[in-house]
Amino acid sequence: MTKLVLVRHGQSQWNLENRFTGWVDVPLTALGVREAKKAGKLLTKEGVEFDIAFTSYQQRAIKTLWLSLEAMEQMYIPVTKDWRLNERHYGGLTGLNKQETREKHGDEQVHIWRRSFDIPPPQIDVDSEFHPSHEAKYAAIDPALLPTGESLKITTERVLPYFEDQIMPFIRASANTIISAHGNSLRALMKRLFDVDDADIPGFEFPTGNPLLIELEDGTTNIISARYLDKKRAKELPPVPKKKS
Ligand SMILES: O=C(O)[C@H](O)COP(=O)(O)O
Repeated sequence: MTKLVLVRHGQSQWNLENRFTGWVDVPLTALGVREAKKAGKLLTKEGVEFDIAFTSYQQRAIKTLWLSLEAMEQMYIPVTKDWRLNERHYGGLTGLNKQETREKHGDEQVHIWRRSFDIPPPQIDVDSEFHPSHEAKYAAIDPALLPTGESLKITTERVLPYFEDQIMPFIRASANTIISAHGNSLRALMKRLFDVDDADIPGFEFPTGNPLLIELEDGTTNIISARYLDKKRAKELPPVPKKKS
């Protein structure tokens, strides 16, 4: 049996301030730090020994991974960071307060921007301080690939090829794997692993800093079991799909 853990970063400063965050590199709050450490303690209780870790280019996910691995005394494992595990890019909404945006554009429009599968937010202006081309860490990436406002569908189209090419070879080789990422990049992975329809996937929420432990049949992505380790803060999971073969 192979173990795959998906963990959303602990609470970030802009989760706390209720602002559209996306690619902005905000830090964890004190609560977020506690959630990340607790994630590590919960994983220790389960006795999971990881072989490899993956995370995004964003400090809230990186630090959540570090703090969890530290709590597990497993900081020695290889960690790969890749921008394709970043949060969905929130385009022109980046930095805005979610409640104020509802008051300005209406609940329905904001719900469409946040929870439709394929409707992207307005694109971010190149002059915005939040445009990814202004960040040194993205300088080596082909500018044509850098997102400027993504729907969940577009996010899925960058996360899943990365998952198949770079992560699946390890899972196929039965490596216990932890992926520390973001609400929407993890939704993309949940969609693939649980085989969730386009219309249903936006309805699933990842709680912050709460590891989702998925047990897989060796060499496959057939799910044997899946559960959040912090039961009190667990959210609903999609049904486990039938085994493929
Ligand atoms: O980027 C953000 O603002 C959050 O991490 C996820 O936002 P959402 O809950 O609106 O998808």
